[in-house]
Amino acid sequence: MMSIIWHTPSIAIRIRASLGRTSCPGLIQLLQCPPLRFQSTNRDMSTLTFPLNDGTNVPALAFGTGTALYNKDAQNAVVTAIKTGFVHLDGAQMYGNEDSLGDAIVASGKPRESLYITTKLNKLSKGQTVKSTLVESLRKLKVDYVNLFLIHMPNHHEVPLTDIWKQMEEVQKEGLAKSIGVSNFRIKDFEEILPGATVKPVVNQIEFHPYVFGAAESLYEYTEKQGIRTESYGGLTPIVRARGGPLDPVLAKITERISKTGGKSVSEGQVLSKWLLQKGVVVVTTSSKEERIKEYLAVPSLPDLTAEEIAELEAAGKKHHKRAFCQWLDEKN
Ligand SMILES: NC(=O)C1=CN([C@@H]2O[C@H](COP(=O)(O)OP(=O)(O)OC[C@H]3O[C@@H](n4cnc5c(N)ncnc54)[C@H](O)[C@@H]3O)[C@@H](O)[C@H]2O)C=CC1
Ligand SMILES: O=CCc1c[nH]c2ccccc12
Repeated sequence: MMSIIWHTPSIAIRIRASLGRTSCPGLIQLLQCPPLRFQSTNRDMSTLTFPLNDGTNVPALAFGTGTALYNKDAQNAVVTAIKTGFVHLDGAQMYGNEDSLGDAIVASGKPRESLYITTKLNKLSKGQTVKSTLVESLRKLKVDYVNLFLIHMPNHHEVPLTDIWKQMEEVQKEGLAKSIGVSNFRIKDFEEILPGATVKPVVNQIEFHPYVFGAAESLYEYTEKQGIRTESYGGLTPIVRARGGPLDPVLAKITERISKTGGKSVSEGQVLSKWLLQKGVVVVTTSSKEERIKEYLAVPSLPDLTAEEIAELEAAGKKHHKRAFCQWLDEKN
């Protein structure tokens, strides 16, 4: 049974939680009362979900089909991920493999409603519509709706961002996407779309780990205040792309403490992912190895990091900056 401890419990959050899925996202947004951060003591790894500002829930662990699977056939890796327990699949038009993601969905034999499928809008050229690209994605994915549709990047379109967001709202209204959100948005990108928006983005998917925390904290706080949840990618960067930094000894110490507390060995990657979950951040990660996939799925059931450990991780992360993707997110807002 999951127990959620809100940092600032509010009636609005409780009303929203009790409403669950609704066909009236506008009502839910009126009730939205940030912050979204919470700690979870969930022991059932497969069902940890976070609420979104439109009344839906997002599975907190997602299996990604970009990076290692970029422009590659993702079917085997995704089937393994689904069979091992992932329900949230993160795709994108840009990854060039939506077709094989769709093949995996079919091959898994899982009912559509048991899966949470995200895809992302690629560069929109003049003459294209959001709907036409999404319809093409749905054809490749072999589903008739996605759970979450994101604008992948704010800054590579030939159509104004405000027009794109309006079109995102329309595809949601038509039921082609249950929820709509964004990725790689800065505060200034939100300031461009929010004044004319009828529907708020539910998430901003960004690179998020301790080595970008100094740069990303204000964006994280801003979106949290807006009721927009952060999804992380590149969360394992400190151990896979930036070894030898100030985080290494802190991670080693926390990993040892959690291994002792829980009575079984945990990895540094699991500790990094646990930090993300405790900040209310959805973790988007990937691997084609079953052992690693199991390791990811076990993160919700690990003992929590203490407040002191979280502070130590963040302080060490702020001593070094490493961004692997989307450098515009380092611009001052
Ligand atoms: N919205 C966006 O612009 C972006 C979204 N993404 C999404 O996020 C997903 C995950 O992104 P990543 O950066 O790959 O995630 P990540 O930072 O979690 O790294 C995953 C990689 O780390 C490796 N790994 C895991 N544990 C390891 C260990 N102990 N030692 C060595 N290697 C280890 C895995 O094999 C895998 O290749 C992508 O597939 C994509 O779906 C990724 C980049 C940009
Ligand atoms: O979604 C990820 C987009 C992205 C940005 N840079 C790279 C490099 C390699 C794979 C994907 C991406």
